[in-house]
Amino acid sequence: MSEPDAPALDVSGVSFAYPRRPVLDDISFQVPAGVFCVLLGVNGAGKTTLFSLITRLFLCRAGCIRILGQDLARDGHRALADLGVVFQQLTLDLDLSLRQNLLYHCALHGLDPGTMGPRIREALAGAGLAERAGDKVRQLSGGQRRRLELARALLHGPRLLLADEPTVGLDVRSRQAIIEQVRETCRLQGVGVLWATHLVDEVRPEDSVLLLHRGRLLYRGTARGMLEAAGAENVREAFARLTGEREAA
Ligand SMILES: Nc1ncnc2c1ncn2[C@@H]1O[C@H](COP(=O)(O)OP(=O)(O)OP(=O)(O)O)[C@@H](O)[C@H]1O
Repeated sequence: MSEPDAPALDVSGVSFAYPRRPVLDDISFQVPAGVFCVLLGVNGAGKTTLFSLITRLFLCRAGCIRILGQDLARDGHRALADLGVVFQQLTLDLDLSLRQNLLYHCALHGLDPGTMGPRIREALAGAGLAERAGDKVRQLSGGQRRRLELARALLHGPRLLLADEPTVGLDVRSRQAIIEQVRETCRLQGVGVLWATHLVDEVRPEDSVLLLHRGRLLYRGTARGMLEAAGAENVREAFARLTGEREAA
């Protein structure tokens, strides 16, 4: 059973290696309910590998991952029921309508599609796509597709949302609209969010930040605290000082 007072996500002592390539080194952090946590790292830092462990695409052999107190290794099925995910690559069916894509997701989660009409309408309205319910996903813009994916990821009422660079390739306005949509969900519904990005302008001072670099967590705390720790004026400068690299984007 999930523990209501447990953090949405608890990662403890997790390490991982591909054959002959260590990628994650003793990673520990928590994402409490209702907290927007940015996983900040450049290409190759290990963000997607960490997500693959949390979603159980890969088995976690070193360390422990808990979702709402449920151990992924022992109680994976129930733990994953509390999880919503937006992967880096689009996973919508382009030839189905928006509504059909959402109905399919409900069926995968064991929800009765017959009773899901109101929730689907609400989700589409929240994503600003109410008028497009019957259109094929192929007819949507990149930003609209991403908003639909986020709405779908939240449809079954997860307590933890993982988003792996969901704004890549979008213009600034679409990016801001999507982040706002997620921040609001986090605030209003108490969902814990782990948001992977390499874009420093997606970080706000009040956010929780995990700075992942070459498989190691170099910083864990508030964005404000990261600036103080690095003696930096902004996140870009803090990133550069803490990693020794010139730049995240
Ligand atoms: N299937 C794989 N086999 C071997 N090495 C891999 C595999 N997938 C990723 N890697 C390596 O693991 C490291 C971390 O990759 P990962 O994709 O987790 O990073 P990332 O932070 O998500 O990067 P990006 O922002 O580019 O997606 C990289 O050095 C990458 O080359």
